[in-house]
Amino acid sequence: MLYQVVIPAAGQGKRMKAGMNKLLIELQHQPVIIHTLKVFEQDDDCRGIIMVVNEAERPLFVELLKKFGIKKVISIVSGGIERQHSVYNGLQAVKEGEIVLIHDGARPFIRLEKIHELVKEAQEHGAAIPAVPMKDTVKKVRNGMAEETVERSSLWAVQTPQAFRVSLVLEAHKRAQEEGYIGTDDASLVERMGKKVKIVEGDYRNIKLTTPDDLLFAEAILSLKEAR
Ligand SMILES: Nc1ccn([C@@H]2O[C@H](COP(=O)(O)OP(=O)(O)OP(=O)(O)O)[C@@H](O)[C@H]2O)c(=O)n1
Ligand SMILES: C[C@](O)(CO)[C@H](O)COP(=O)(O)O
Repeated sequence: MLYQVVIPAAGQGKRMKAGMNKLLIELQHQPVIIHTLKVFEQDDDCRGIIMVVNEAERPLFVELLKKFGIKKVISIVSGGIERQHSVYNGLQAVKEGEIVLIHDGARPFIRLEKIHELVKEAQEHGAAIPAVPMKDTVKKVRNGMAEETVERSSLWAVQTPQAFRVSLVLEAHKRAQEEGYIGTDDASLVERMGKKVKIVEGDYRNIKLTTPDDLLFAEAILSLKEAR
């Protein structure tokens, strides 16, 4: 099943404390964003990539696409203040088609098999997202004190790519925009419309590079891949 993918890459990377967009940090001589894009570039089922970037970084990203031979990018649109705004802008560039994936540029370790599983589940359910069972205990904290321990067995840590029927996610984003609702992921916008979202078991290695320690884990994952 063919799909298109929106890659939000217009963040500032504040938590990474690198003083630059963390997607431009090099891992094994390749920027993070190129690791991510190459997964979709090599997938015959990927009809096109829509990148969402900071206007100031557009020339830089265009240069990188050329340097690393990324040819499947069909559109580069401007990002917004929040991730959701960036995704919304990216969705406006999606061409006629049934399924669209929304995948953080900061998650370079997504595997093709998982992408295809998510596309298939989205075709059946309308929406499908990867998630992994929480390994730590989670508590609600108020004023630095533990307030409530959340029952862990039903808690999952959600990842991307999040896969949707195009019409469903467009409607969800439009409504959220009209109602001034900001969610931390795209599936939450679909859920708030009362639609079901299928959970697909994810991969603990599909990390989002967010803080400096994540780069250590990323280097280890790449070394393991190389050793194979
Ligand atoms: N306004 C924004 C915010 C985030 N993103 C993208 O959404 C993905 C997930 O966001 P996050 O990990 O939070 O990235 P940043 O917002 O850059 O990180 P921080 O919150 O630490 O600044 C990243 O690929 C990021 O580039 C985006 O396109 N537009
Ligand atoms: C979409 C996401 O990656 C799912 O876990 C996450 O919510 C993004 O959060 P961020 O703060 O925008 O990185």
